[in-house]
Amino acid sequence: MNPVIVRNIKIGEGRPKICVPLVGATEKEILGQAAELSGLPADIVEWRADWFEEVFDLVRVNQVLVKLREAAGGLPLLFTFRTAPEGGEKPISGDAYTELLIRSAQSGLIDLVDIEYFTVGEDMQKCLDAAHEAGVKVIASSHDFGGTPSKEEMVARLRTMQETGADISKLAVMPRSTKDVLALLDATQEMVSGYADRPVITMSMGGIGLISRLCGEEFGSSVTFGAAKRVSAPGQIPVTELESILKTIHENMQ
Ligand SMILES: O=C1C[C@@](O)(C(=O)O)C[C@@H](O)[C@@H]1O
Repeated sequence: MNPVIVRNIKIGEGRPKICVPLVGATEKEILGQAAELSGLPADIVEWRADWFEEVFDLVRVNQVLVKLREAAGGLPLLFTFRTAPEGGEKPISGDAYTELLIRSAQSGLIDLVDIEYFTVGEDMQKCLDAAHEAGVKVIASSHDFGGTPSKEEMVARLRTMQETGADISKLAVMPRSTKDVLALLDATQEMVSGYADRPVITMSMGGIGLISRLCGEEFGSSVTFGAAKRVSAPGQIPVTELESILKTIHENMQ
């Protein structure tokens, strides 16, 4: 397993890294949330740009990115547009999605970009190449808000995303029962012990899946998302509580 290192944060080694999403609709809200980060135990900042009401104006996106880069200080900045079919705030055309991701990667302002594997389709290689040429790491992602696929399907998705050449593969699924949560943890464990040569991120969402956001160090998920004030997905808990639990697990696993 080769960790991915961004701005001194080693993803894939030690305790899972905490990623805090910014989910404002306006520049003011986004920057307000970013300003609160300094007191929080965040390792990575995610800008969920699909919440931004001006996200289809690429000039405005760049202007916000300039300010966010400054507000994030030394923390790695992850750019994400979560599309509506995968649980995000807005639908977007395929071409606009590809252009937004490539332009953001080429801005020189971000460290990581989230690329939805099933949304980007044939443009995956183009996006990957553009990101890598710009020195940006890629998280290939897949989200199932409707349910939890079989363990075999989840492992297959994670393997396919890794095989595209993405630096990290991420899978978020919605459980209907505790068995679904076990299936996600089992898939994660199998992927990490059998196939992964780079970091994997998984989560089972909602209250039933909360446990999966805490036990990544044991089962193999390298990043967990925690809320500053507002959650970006069901099941996230406040980031300070998250850090305390991760720390307890980390210290007692040794
Ligand atoms: O993909 C993810 C994971 C997530 O959906 C979660 O369940 O924590 C939260 C999103 O902000 C992020 O982009």
